[in-house]
Amino acid sequence: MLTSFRKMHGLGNDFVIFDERANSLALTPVRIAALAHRRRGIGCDQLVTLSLTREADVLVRFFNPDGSEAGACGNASRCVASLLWHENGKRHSTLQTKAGLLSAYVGEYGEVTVDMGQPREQWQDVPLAAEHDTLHLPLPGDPAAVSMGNPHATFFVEDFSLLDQGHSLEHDPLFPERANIGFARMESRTKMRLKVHERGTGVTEACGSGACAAVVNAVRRGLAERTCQVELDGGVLRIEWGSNNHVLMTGPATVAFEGTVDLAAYPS
Ligand SMILES: N[C@H](CCC[C@H](N)C(=O)O)C(=O)O
Repeated sequence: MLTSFRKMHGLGNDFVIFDERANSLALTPVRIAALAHRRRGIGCDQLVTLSLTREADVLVRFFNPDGSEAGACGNASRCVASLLWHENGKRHSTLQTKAGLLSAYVGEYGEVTVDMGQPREQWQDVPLAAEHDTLHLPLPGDPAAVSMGNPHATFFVEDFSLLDQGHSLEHDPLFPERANIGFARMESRTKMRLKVHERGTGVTEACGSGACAAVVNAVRRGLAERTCQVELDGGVLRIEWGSNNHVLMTGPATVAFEGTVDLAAYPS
């Protein structure tokens, strides 16, 4: 029996989206990892499921290729909001995620703004393994840390030579839930170049929650204004940390293709 899915991406950060609103697919971490595999499966940076909920227009869950579940995924949130707009013609939608209730809006030219909620700046909320000032972590390179519903550490750098340290930094004992590792070069107070080694995934072409975290950390460090352009390998996001403490992320959402898959062909 074949199951349909959608392949979408946000600036090259790509997703396989399964719609479980009609029926549950009971996807196990093993099957998720197999489906996400670039050669043996469909291939994606994250696998996303949609479910019915009374709390919002849709319940969204995000899974990394290693099978781990993430509380937030900015690029996928934009894709889901765009998918709902194409479905029902409503530009405004609400997404229930592990990180909380997000609201999204599809603009005149199809660009999507997601309110990613408030950053969590306390060490317990990132989380860190012990009490530390999240503005200056006790790691070489002096990163800052914050959670956007998923853990992020941001290194402010002049070049990206540290990128190959991403895997070991992701697994540093300071991060009990691991962490997404961002490397940010400030081009000005309103423009940043960012590369991210994503938790459970590796280096991606873009990371939406990572862009939010990097701007929040840059503002906290006095390096940036509250509205910043973030240039990633896959393209540009607009991030605004508003006076209401909410972080707005604006960028594209692209449908790649729709397909079907025989789930029984994948280990569970
Ligand atoms: N790997 C991340 C989830 C995906 C984040 C990224 N794709 C985004 O757009 O925010 C984590 O484990 O927290």
